[in-house]
Amino acid sequence: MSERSEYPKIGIRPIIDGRLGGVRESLEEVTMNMAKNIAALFNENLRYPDGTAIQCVISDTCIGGVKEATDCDKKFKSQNVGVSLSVTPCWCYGTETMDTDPHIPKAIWGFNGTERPGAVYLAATLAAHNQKGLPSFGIYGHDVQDIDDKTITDDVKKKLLSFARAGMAVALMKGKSYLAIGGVSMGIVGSAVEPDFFQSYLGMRNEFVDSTEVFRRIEQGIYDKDEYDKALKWTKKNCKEGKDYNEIGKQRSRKQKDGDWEFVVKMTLIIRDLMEGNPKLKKMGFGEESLGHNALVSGFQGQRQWTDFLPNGDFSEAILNSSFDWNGIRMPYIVATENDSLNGVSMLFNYLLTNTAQIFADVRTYWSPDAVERVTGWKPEDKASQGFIHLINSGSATLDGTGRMKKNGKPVMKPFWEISEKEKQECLDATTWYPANLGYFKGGGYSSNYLTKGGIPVTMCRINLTKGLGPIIQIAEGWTIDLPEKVHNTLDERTDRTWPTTWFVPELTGEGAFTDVYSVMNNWGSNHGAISYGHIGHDLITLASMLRIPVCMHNVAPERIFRPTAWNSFGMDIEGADYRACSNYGSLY
Ligand SMILES: C[C@H](O)[C@@H](O)[C@@H](O)C(=O)CO
Ligand SMILES: [Mn+2]
Repeated sequence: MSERSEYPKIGIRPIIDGRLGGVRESLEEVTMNMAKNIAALFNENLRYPDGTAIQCVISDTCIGGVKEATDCDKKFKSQNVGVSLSVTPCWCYGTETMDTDPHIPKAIWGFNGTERPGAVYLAATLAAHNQKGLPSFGIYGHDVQDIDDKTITDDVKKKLLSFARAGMAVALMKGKSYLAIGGVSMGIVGSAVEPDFFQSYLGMRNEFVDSTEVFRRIEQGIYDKDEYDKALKWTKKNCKEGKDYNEIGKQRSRKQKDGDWEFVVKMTLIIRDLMEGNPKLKKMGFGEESLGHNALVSGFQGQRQWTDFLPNGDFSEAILNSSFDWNGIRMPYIVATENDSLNGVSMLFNYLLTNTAQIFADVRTYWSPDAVERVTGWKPEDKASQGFIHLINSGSATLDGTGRMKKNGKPVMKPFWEISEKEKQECLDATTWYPANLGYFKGGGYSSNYLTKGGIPVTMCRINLTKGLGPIIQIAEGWTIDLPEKVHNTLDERTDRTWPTTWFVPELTGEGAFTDVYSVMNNWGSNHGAISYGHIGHDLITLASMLRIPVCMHNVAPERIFRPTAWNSFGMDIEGADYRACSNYGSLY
């Protein structure tokens, strides 16, 4: 991930009435203070993926006209500003002061104070943005404040932070790569990577590496040997091997299994190096390999060909997606299994909005209450009473997903900088590494298995591509649940008992795709979903609107939805308006 100095910043533009001789002078301090207060708010509440505080750049002067606006634009460009927020307590001149950069997310906060008409500037300049095809978010506080009131009220704060989180996600993706290692896995269309989607909608690059590169580096020792020794030792100590459920006559020998551990640890180092490079490789004489592929997210083919003769990628995918490894607690790497790039991007959206590690899962089975009772004799109750969905996939489910981290006594997933050594260890101890199912993974290897604790608020999302329409996103907020142990075992052993399971119940609205749990499953647009900690559907909707990706399914209450004001131009049915607006503006890049 970028060094702190490379991270994009949030630019703050204090806008002022340019009339000297009294008006402007009386407003200089209060206007610049608004900008400084917001910079402090962002600095205190928002973090980059590496855990450092979000950086803001404020215009050198208040902006009263086009000269100061363009001076500010030059400063922002020189400081890698990727998000722009204009603020004002007063009337100013919209088209002379507005931010006209078409590629960075923008918002305007018009202070709701009547001494000077900040709200009038807000409306006038939003009209300019709409008329000029530069959609912008509008922030207007509910209750009138006095002009010297520095308080950023809760309603304004919520919108400012949601805008900044989503805007920063857009900025962090720009120019980074999706690295595909291998090709299409088992005919999964998400792993037939579509470069135009990445380029036009996300401003990202696509890097393609044949999986033989991983094999070459293993064979030729192109990895940090000291780190490998440390990693293998750590793995043997912390990654307990489980029972071999393969047929007795087909099981791999102890020697082969030990060889598999060595192999998959090397794979992990190499996949990480392929993503972000490793200066140690340069010292070893591997200059090109030390550079990496500038990848913010990657996908490993995960099944077939490679796994038909070599140890599988599950260990690498699971450990890289977790917030810890032999080097300690650290930023997770977003790695999609089965090279499902659309699920990789879905994981990336979740990650950039929350800084928490992600669960990649098949949306595998809807269990109706009747089916559960027929199969197990148990009648689902409480949150499970309307049925539940089995989320399970080998590989890229973060070990953070075991639910062993706690906040206020409740199971959560956390940004890495909040995770304790004890929580890390409990996640590792809650995970069993079973010898891979040789029916699926003929080449051996290991699969992580755990059961996510119930009671965690989660959001599952998924990007799909529809021909003629383009990308769409679907979002389901909900909860993980616990099942009685016997019930879990019966249902889990019917399918892949050596893989990680999360039992999921979406929040229902009683309408459309959220009429009941069955409908959520029945309307899900792919075999995969990306599951994040927290109910973040509203931030995903804000992010999707910045990228002009329409939302085809969600269960977020209307009052939580925050999109550019231009969306209001497209009609009162806000979901249809979203489609019309996204189609009107087209992709961001
Ligand atoms: C059975 C296949 O090998 C599994 O991996 C399958 O459940 C998938 O994950 C397909 O997305
Ligand atoms: Mn899958």
